[in-house]
Amino acid sequence: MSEHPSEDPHPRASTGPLPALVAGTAPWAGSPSKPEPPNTSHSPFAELDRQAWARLADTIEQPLNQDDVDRLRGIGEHLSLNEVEQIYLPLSRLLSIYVESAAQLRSAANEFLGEQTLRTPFVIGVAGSVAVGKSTTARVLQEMLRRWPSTPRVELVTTDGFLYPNAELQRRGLMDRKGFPEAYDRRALLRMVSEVKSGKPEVRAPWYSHLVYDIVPDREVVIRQPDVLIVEGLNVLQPARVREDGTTGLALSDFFDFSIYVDAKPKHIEQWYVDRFMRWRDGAFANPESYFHQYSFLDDEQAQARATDIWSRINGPNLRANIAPTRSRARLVMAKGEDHSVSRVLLRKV
Ligand SMILES: Nc1ncnc2c1ncn2[C@@H]1O[C@H](COP(=O)(O)OP(=O)(O)OP(=O)(O)O)[C@@H](O)[C@H]1O
Ligand SMILES: CC(C)(CO)[C@@H](O)C(=O)NCCC(=O)O
Repeated sequence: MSEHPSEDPHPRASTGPLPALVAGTAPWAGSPSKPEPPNTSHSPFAELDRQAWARLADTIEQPLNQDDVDRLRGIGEHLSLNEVEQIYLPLSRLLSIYVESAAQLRSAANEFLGEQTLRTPFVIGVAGSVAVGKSTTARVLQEMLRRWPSTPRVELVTTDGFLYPNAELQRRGLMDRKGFPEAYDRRALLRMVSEVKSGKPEVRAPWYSHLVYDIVPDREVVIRQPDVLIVEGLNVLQPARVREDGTTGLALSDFFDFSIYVDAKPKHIEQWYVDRFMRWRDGAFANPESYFHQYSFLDDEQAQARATDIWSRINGPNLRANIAPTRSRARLVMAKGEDHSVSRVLLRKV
């Protein structure tokens, strides 16, 4: 079975062109008659609190119709539509500005060089811990970006598909290291993103099932020259590996045009992991095909203990050692509070 994400089943709402956000008139920039003092902070990030960020939504026409709203509800029953409007709508507009400016840059460079290089996909990396909400963020962004005139075709791939199959992880003694950098076929992942970014007409990626807890051999994702590719995964901002001779190769992020780190306090993320595990125990684990079918028989206390144990042996240490250290490599950081609502957005100045 193969997925055909390039066939867009969700036509865009006909909202017409949307107003651009003009630098200097953004809601956080202060009124023209009383300019804000220049920000003299030497942090590489400009920080916007939720209020300032959410006010940006007022400058953008609401592009969602009822069908869109229903589809977004399907992405996450816990996702609030207020969050979609106040946080993800401005984010999608900011991203569409980056896409448009990349196209302008390419055409100016083409003119200068007398070349006619073709447009290649704009690649966005979405990083963060297990259970922080990367897939939810990536799927909402996919739905929103599809509505901008410059990016009707948006495809999504997760790095889960590049985990080695369980048989190989067992052979390497890595079954308890799922999600750690060494559990992935990093070369294949790099090749996939490099091929998409280079404009290859059709690129295939393997598919991982959370239910079966393994790569599914007869299923794949097919990527056909989208306008935007979103690459979501724990490890997408990891720096390049240093080879034995001391040289470094390419990192996945070398192919990114933009990157987002979804951030939250580790104790909150752990709670979300446990909550999700409890929901899966009551739902997906009941399926006999589920790798964790035996967990569907655990009582509340046992299930809590099991989830906490997995977190403290695998996902927590991976967050500390490999994922959190990549946060400052992101172009934009979304910091979430205990209820998943975004409390701050940090955007790289340089
Ligand atoms: N914005 C949000 N509002 C409310 N709940 C959310 C939001 N984002 C994620 N969640 C919930 O948090 C949990 C983790 O989210 P999600 O599956 O998107 O995380 P993830 O980072 O992709 O995890 P993994 O790496 O394990 O695939 C889910 O139960 C999801 O419903
Ligand atoms: C597949 C990953 C690595 C990332 O989505 C994660 O969901 C996972 O399975 N971590 C290993 C420990 C666990 O079962 O949660």
